[in-house]
Amino acid sequence: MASAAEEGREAAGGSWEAALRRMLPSGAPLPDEEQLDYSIAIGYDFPPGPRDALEREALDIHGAPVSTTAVDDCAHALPGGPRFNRRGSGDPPRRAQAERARSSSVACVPAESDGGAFRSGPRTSSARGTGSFSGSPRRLRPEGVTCGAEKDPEEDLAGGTVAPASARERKRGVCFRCGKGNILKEREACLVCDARYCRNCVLKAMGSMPEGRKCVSCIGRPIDESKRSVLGKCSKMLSKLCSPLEIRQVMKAERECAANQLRPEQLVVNGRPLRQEELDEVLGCSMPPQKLRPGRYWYDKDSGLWGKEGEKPDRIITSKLNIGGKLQADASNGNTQVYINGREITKLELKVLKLANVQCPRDTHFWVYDDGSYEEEGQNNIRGKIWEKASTRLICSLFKLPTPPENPPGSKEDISAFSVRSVPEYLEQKRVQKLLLLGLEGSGTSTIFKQAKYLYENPFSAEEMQNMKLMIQSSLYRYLSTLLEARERFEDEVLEGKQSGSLQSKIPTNGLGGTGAQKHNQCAYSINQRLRHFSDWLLQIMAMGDLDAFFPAATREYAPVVEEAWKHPAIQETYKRKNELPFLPDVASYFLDRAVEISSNEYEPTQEDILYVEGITQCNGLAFIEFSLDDRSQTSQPYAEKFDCPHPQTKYQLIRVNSKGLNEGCKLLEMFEDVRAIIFCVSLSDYDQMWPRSSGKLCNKMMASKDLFESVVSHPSIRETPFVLLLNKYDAFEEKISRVPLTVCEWFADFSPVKARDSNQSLANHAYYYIAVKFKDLYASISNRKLFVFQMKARERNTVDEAFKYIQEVLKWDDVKDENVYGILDESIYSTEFSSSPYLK
Ligand SMILES: Nc1nc2c(ncn2[C@@H]2O[C@H](COP(=O)(O)OP(=O)(O)OP(=O)(O)O)[C@@H](O)[C@H]2O)c(=O)[nH]1
Ligand SMILES: [Mg+2]
Repeated sequence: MASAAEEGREAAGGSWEAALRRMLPSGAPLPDEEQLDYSIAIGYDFPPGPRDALEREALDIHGAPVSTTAVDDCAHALPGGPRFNRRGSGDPPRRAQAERARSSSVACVPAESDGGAFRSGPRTSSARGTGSFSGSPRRLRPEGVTCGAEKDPEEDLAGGTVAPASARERKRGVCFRCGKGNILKEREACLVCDARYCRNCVLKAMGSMPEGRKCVSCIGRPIDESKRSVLGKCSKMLSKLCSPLEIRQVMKAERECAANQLRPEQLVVNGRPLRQEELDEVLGCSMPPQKLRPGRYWYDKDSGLWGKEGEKPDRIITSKLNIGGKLQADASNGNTQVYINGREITKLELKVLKLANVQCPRDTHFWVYDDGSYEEEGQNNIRGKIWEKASTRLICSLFKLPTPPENPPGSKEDISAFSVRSVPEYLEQKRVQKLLLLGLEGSGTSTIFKQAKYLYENPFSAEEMQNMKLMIQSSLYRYLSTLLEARERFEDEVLEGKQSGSLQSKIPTNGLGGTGAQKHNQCAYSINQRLRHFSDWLLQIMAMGDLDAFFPAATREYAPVVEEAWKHPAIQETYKRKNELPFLPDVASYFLDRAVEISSNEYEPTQEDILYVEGITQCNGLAFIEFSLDDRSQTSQPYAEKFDCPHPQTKYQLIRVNSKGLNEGCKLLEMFEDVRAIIFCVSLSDYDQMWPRSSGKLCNKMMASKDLFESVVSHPSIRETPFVLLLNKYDAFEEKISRVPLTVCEWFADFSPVKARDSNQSLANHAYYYIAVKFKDLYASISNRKLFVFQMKARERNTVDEAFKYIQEVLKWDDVKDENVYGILDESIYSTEFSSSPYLK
């Protein structure tokens, strides 16, 4: 930000305050300096000359690294180079930045110009200055299907977002990320390393907080025990930055995620550290010790008495737990020579026993049971119940000694026992099987996710529907801007061609089509002045990455212009070349055809619209849902019968990772070591599509999918994890294969359609098996596990349901794989399909 702001200052020839003031409504206060993380507004008001120069400097045409910090931040994160390739001297950096941001629903938000999934207030002020077409600066925080569970993985992976260790030694009041200090301002501290962040930095440093308030680099690490008491207690600062829903989710995660729980070795009971299963037992019992902290404890399993080592009893917990070592006589450091279950009791206990009229001379050894009944050792004669009388209970409470609950959980009187009490959440989590859903952009992961939501979870809430509506409405503008940008480029190509072809006639052109030579500067891609203005304005907005700030406020207003532009012959001509536009999805026309309807306030997305729109949320990072497959639809019945489905309680957590979260050598996968299966999605119909690599160079999209597949498969964190490949978009593939030969993709150069005719297979089917085997071979060259392949059409809900049932079976067989039933699964699933394939190995 600093560099951009400085450039802005220079270019504008004035101070940032002056520049900012011009953009804010009169009388509006300037945001405080800490919040000046926003370079955009300053940049936008540049006079044309200097800005162009600046932009030219900042970005090369092919997406080479740019000098502007904000753009840099984003550049490493996205597979595509700048998508608005302006002619000649270079791209405007902001436009490139916006283009990166918009690829697949704005997953990339430059770290320095925005807060990723969480955006804060001052940004709206930047939107106010955006020129004549500006709509209301309504800033809508993208909230998604699993609000708070989603995150922008870019920032997590950026590495630079977390301060180095040395920075953490800075004094109190100093933000560990930006280094700005203000003792009076609230800071949010990492529960692990205590790094403190100001309100501008906290969300950048902590991402979407899957384990609560921890720096991204501290995720997975145990918390600082001194902070255990604040677990799940939200700070004022956070409550101002996040929505209530997000807060609830973050705090829940903070309290309940496995990493924040006590570790067994932190609890020493009767002189021995616990084992994991013992900790599970103690936490999962009907009366666990509340607010358990790390430490040394004693436990009397006969009476259920529990206390800190060397101290009087503290509470009564469930008896007969098999935890820790043997109760020692000196466990509570008593010196009374009166013993309960082998432990020498403390003076206080003795006093209470006496007040309760229990005869206990020296050297008495009692057996006390969990209901309070007691007898002397060896006498086999119950002499009474210690805590029976109300007076005894009162005395105990006066002396802060525990008494058993009158209706202990599990007793007949306690009707709520067990039925209501849930197993601690983190134990529950162990029963949740995580499924990681990945794939290259556009492969269909969002569609699968949304289908799963329809199938197994609750359909979208009103809030989520509203978000979908916004996504669809702003998509209109993204699609149109892609077309307008391409139109400009195509027009230039044609006019430049004309110009070089008629150099002798010396026709003057300026490439912008606005001079006296206008009539010579017309071609099939030319538009009128009015649309040109609109186009410039829209592309500018896109370049600023401010789409969300303008829409949907502006949606209704400009719907007719969008429609006019879309129907314009120049745009239609451009659309004919959609194969050359890697970022124009197939669904563009589906939505643009209905621009006016979609832009209206009354518009309500249909289920089809929701499935067709790209992405899940506007931020479109990480998202998850939980479901179990017991409430199966009819389609899954055959599977259930065939494979005897596992216990209906098995829960699945489907985690969808945006492909951009997988950059930098798939680092994000390290966070998912405990996933039960990797579900990798490939779009079959991508074989003729182009895709920009991180270098900006275009390549075949299937090759890009292959590369991503290879890097995921080779990742050490998931070496032992079952891998399911979903070959998606079979419908589009079927339609395309007769028009476009599979061999256009270099990986499939040896595909022979002749074999399809020989084997009486449809060409599509034949090609499908060929591709499946290609992936299987590739997988086999990296891993010694088996690749499970499933063909699907994610837009058809039943195929998604079947895919999940298939995955369920894969997991089930994986559990018993040593019994060598893999082969059975393989046969049962593949046999009908693969046996007829000439490529079956
Ligand atoms: N024809 C066809 N289109 C599909 C199918 N599955 C998904 N699509 C469409 O493909 C487009 C991209 O799908 P998404 O689900 O958004 O893809 P993604 O993997 O989430 O990609 P990003 O969100 O861009 O990373 C959407 O318009 C979907 O409607 C399919 O089986 N057939
Ligand atoms: Mg998508």
